[in-house]
This record gives sequence, C-alpha cells and structure tokens, in this order.
Amino acid sequence: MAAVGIGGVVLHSSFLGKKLGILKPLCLSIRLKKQCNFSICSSSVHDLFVGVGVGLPCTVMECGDIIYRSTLPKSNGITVTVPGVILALGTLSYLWATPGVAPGFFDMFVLAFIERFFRPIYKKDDIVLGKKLGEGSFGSVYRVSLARKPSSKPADLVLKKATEYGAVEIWMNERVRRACANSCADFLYGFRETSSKKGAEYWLLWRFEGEATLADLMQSRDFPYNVESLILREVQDLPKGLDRENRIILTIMRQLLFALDGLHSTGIVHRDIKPQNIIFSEGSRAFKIIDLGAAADLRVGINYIPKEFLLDPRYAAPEQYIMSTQTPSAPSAPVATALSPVLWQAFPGLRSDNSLIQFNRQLKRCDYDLVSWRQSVEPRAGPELRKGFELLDLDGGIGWELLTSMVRFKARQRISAKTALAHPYFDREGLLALSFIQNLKLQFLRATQQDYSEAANWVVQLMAKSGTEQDGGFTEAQLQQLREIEPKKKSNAQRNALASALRLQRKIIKTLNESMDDLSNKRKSLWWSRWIPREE
Ligand SMILES: Nc1ncnc2c1ncn2[C@@H]1O[C@H](COP(=O)(O)OP(=O)(O)OP(=O)(O)O)[C@@H](O)[C@H]1O
Repeated sequence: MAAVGIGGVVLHSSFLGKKLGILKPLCLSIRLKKQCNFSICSSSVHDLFVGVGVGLPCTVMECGDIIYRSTLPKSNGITVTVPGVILALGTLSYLWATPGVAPGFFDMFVLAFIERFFRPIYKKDDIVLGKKLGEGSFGSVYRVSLARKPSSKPADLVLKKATEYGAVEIWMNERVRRACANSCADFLYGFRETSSKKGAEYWLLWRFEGEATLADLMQSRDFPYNVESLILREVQDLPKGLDRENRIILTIMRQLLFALDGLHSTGIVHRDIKPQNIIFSEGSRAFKIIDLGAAADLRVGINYIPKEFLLDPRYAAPEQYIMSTQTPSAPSAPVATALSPVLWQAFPGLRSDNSLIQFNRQLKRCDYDLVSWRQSVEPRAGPELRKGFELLDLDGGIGWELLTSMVRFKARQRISAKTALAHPYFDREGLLALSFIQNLKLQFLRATQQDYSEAANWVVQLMAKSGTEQDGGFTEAQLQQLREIEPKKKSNAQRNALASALRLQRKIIKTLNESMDDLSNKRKSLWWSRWIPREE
C-alpha cells in the first residue's frame, strides 16, 4: 500500500482516506502539493499510526488515488506504533547496554560454535613438557614444545594444567580471543584431560609471549628503564630523570588500560590485576594480561558469584575483604582498576609484599582516602616515597589527580579504564606513537568520556587571559561569577524517579543473582563447560 511522506513521517494512505471522510477544520493541517489541502483533528491524532515504508511524494503520485484506495481494507503489513517503538528501543538498549547481554549470547551460541570448525586442535600426545614456569594453588604452568611440528603450528608454547577452575579459564580465554585478542596472551586451545591419575584436569595452551612479567621487571633496580629498552628494542643514550621515567610509566599504563578496557568492553572483569599477571609480549612489544581464572563474564554470568574468592588480598579492592562469600555481589564498575597500577610503579617502596601489606594497613587507617594517606606519610617520607610524589606532581599534579580518581573506597566512584584513558595525564607522548586504531579509539573516548565541566573551566580561563576592558573581555568580578556558576540540580521529581528506577534495577539484579546462586547450588555442574573438548 502506498504511503504519503510528510517530512520524516510516513502516513498510510488508508488512514488518510479514512480521515478524509471526517474532515474537520483546524488542528493539524497537511498540505499535499497544491491539489489537496486537508485537515485532521487533533482528537484523531492519538490513533494515528505510522507506516513503515517509503512514501511517494505528491510530485509523483496522484492524490486522487488516496480517496480511492482509502476504501480498501487495512494493510496487514507491519505497522509501528509509538508505544511499540519505545518498547522495542527500550528492549534493544537493555540488551545492548554494558555488559551487552545480546552480543554475549550471539558470541556464545553462534561465534563460538563456528570457531570450533576452524581452530587448530592439540592433543596430549602432541605436547612435550619443558621447564616449569609457575605453580599456583589451581595448577602448574610449563613451557612446552610440540612433538611433531607442522609448520602452521607455533613451537614455543605455554601449558597450564589446571584444576576445576581451568574450565572457567578456557571459557574466558576463548571469549577474549574472539572479542579482544590483543588484550591477553595469545590463547590457542583448551581441553579436558581425564587420563591422568590425579583425575580430570583442564589443559590450556598459549603461545609463549616472553620471559618477564611486569612484577619481574619491577624487581630490577633498573626499572623502569629496563621496560624502555624492551619496548623500543634498544637502550636509549639519554640522561636518566623524572621526566623520562614518567614517559615510560605513562606508556606502560596506557598499554595496560587499553588491554583492560578491551576486556571490560566485552563484559569480562579480570578481578586479579596485579604485576604478576601482566606479561611483556616480546612479539607485540606490549604488556598483555594473563591468568583469567578468577575473571567473571558479566554477559552470561559465568563465575559471577564464585563460592571461593580467588583474589589476591595484596591488590584487591577493599570491598573484597569485607564481603561475605555468601553475599550475592552487585556488579561493581570495573574493579580491576581498583588498586591502581600507578601506585606500584610510582612508588618503588610498594614493590615488595611487606610494604604493600603495610601500605594497605595505612590506607585502611585513613579510611581509604589517598589524600589523607599522603598527608600522614609525606612529612616523614623517605627518598623513595618522596620521588614517587614528585613524579606524580609533574605537569601540575596530573598523575596524582589520575591516581586519586582510581583509588577510591567506593567502587562506583572509581573511574573505569575507559575514563582513565581519556584523562589528560595521557595527553603527553609515550615511548611509542599510537597505532591508527588506538588513536581513533582514544579520540572517541575523549569525545564521549570527557567531563565537560573541565571544558567550561578552560573556556573561563581562556577568557580571563584575554579579557581586558579594551578587548571587551570580562571583569574579574564577572569571571568570578562565571566560575561560581553551579550546575543546575535536577528537579526533585526527576531525581526521585531516577532513584526509584535505580532501586528497581538493583532489586532485579539482586533477585537474579540470588536465583543464579540457588541454581548453581542445586546443580554444581558447570553447564557451559559441556562445550569444552574432552580427551579421554
Ligand atoms: N603466555 C605466556 N607466555 C609466557 N609466560 C607465561 C604465559 N602465561 C603464563 N606464563 C608464565 O607462567 C606463570 C604462571 O602463569 P599464571 O599466573 O597464569 O598461572 P597460575 O597457576 O594462575 O599462577 P599463580 O597462581 O601464581 O597466579 C606466569 O607468572 C608467567 O611467568
């Protein structure tokens, strides 16, 4: 059925025809070219429906047709009503909002399935064990090679033989490989191995990324210059100093935040970010994240409410200590930026376990307020701590400002990896120029994450600098007034509605969490792990 276009709206001709019979003066007057000029009463506007389709303008359509066609029965085609559109938009935005439930299901049931046909498969017999790289409570890690080495398969690999948490780690690594491969170590394959005497084990294979984790590099007296030579692949013959160190730390931080943001954007929260879980990839000359065994996938709820916390108390955010393992946890903003990596890098004293534990105690005593902590320790600070503060105070204290916005007691007040990347601290150049994609991403983040009150301040300052009487600028009093303008508070009704909506949202999430908790209690099996390949 033809439709008539009016501006952006398209009206079905059947509707128009019907209404032509009850022409009443006034209200919405629609002038269709010169031949037809008719009115529609506002009382009828509410049952106006909007047709989907391309409308023919009067220039190519004889308007007489409208009256003739209007006697035809109503179209059975899809029509879109305003409430319908609102409902559909609401549903879509819910499904696509962070962490992205809809893309999560697409990934799980479509992409993961298709990927299975194309990925290379490894078997236990293909693997020759080499040196042990690490042993944790949940598994052992070895450097391995392949027994037979087809040229298409990489030779230098890392194998983790893991306990039950290996299943989660396989899931997370596969998700990451599909969504943000550069954020984490290059994962190749994972399977369940049941022939061992110890019982079932999960075997996970990665490409060998490099010899050193950030923790190893930070132990060296030469840190951060040792990282500079790794990233640039040469030793710089430049004088050492705060400025150079700041550039290196900024580069590490930026790489880390890009990797973290990649994880968060796909709905995965690592929950165990620490220098030991950040590996330097010699191939990519960048830091990558490892050990996703404690991660949670917020999109499909995997590992979302773990029964046992796998977190490292040296680095975990304060709420992790105080939360009972039985309490269903609300999804907090990316917790991973909790105890900011800036801390470990700026203050060499915090690089040993004992001083880190001591720092945690001091911070707790200051109610997790970093500014009070600084006030309490700075007067009697040793040279190392002093150097850390100096480094953070460079460029008007922009590093300190970033640090304080990352280390906050309340999870919701901590800035996310995305917002941190848009922080002016990263305006400075690092060691390497950003890639085209990183640059684009950064520009986009800046445009979307920026706090615009800063921009307003900047305009005020600019005006103050050029504002003389002669140039028609502002007087000091006027500028003061401008500075004092406070953002308008939302009206009470609006705030109340927002608060109720948030309360409702929290209630729904809590109920969902509780039911998930119940479900996982009843059926201890990891339902999604049925997709993990098995080797008997
Ligand atoms: N892809 C990789 N390339 C090179 N080395 C790796 C890789 N993955 C892990 N390693 C090395 O293996 C060590 C242990 O890895 P990982 O942290 O994943 O194991 P884990 O069993 O969880 O150990 P922990 O319990 O101590 O955290 C790392 O510290 C790192 O040195």
